Amino acid sequence: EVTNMNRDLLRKYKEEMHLRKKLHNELVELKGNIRVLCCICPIKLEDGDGPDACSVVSVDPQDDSILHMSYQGKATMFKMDKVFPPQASQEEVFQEVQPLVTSCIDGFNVCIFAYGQTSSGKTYTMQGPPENPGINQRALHLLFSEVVRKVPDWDYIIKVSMVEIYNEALRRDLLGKDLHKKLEIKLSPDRSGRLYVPGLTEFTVTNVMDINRVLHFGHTNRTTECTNLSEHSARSHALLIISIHGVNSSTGIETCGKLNLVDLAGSEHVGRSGAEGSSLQETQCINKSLSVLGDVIYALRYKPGHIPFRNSKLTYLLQDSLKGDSKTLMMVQASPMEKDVNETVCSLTFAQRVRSVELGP
Ligand SMILES: Nc1ncnc2c1ncn2[C@@H]1O[C@H](COP(=O)(O)OP(=O)(O)OP(=O)(O)O)[C@@H](O)[C@H]1O
Repeated sequence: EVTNMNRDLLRKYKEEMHLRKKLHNELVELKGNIRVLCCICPIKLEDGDGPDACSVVSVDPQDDSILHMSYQGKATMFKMDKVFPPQASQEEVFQEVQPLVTSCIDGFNVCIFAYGQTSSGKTYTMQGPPENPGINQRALHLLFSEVVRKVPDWDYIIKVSMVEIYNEALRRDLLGKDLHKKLEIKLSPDRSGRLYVPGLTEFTVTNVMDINRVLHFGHTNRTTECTNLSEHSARSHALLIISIHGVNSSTGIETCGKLNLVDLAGSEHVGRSGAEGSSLQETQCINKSLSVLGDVIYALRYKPGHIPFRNSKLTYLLQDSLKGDSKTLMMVQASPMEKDVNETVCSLTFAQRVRSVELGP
């Protein structure tokens, strides 16, 4: 009698979970599974006049999804999902991102990209200074506290990897003992069709202290061997990959979600071949991977028959987190400076192209 009742409850529970995911997908479809946010970075002291310098971009005072800009003497506007002014706090930015982060606990795959030219604040937004951390640390803390709240009904394992992509190759295993071990993307032997990177170090986070330790370790490794960190970070993509595996202790139901946090290479290399100080190969690789990212996001909506995931290492590695009911968020970084105006227009145009995808044909 009891087992029959249990079986019945389990069936009902499974149906409920299924319905929940289905409704969620419909909601995501309605809202669009691609969101584009824009952060305007503050004017830096070293850029001249300091805080009094004139900013060429601003948020519309009535509508915080509109960015105004003066470009070649003309007033231009761009529409995003939300635009943050330079004085927005890391906390405010994170609030917009939070629902996507927690959806990974329910088994969704999510990608958050920071896009923009060098020095536009990508690393600030993703990693942030230790005293004022960005999305990476806040996301891990949030995931951890949510997961702890679900004990004892659910049992979760959170694993973290950090890796760089440089010149179309997976380069440094930032949590590994050997930074330079050769890494490749392989098809999983379990026939699931999933991709994985054999040998990439995965660190299991079991408490809050682990989070800070693992991020600190990865960030320190990122800066080692770089004679000039900003040059290095301008040329490589940095990925923080968080996987969350959950098991319901009474039903045995499993969920598997992934959160990919990506600090992209500086976009100023796009369309400027032979940029000073960078080799042609580097420039071409950055060019290619950023444009392929745009193409993939576009194709996911308009040409679902053929998605060019394989055209770059970045999209190939992330394909499971870009397709299907995955969710993507693009954080576009905009410089307020007159001297950067051409690059800023390029970044915002890229963002707008990506965003228009959500509206559908
Ligand atoms: N919102 C912000 N508030 C305060 N400082 C900021 C903000 N955004 C960026 N900065 C500062 O601007 C500088 C450049 O930012 P950051 O290094 O994040 O740029 P980046 O786009 O990651 O550049 P790169 O491509 O070279 O890595 C840093 O000193 C950073 O602290």
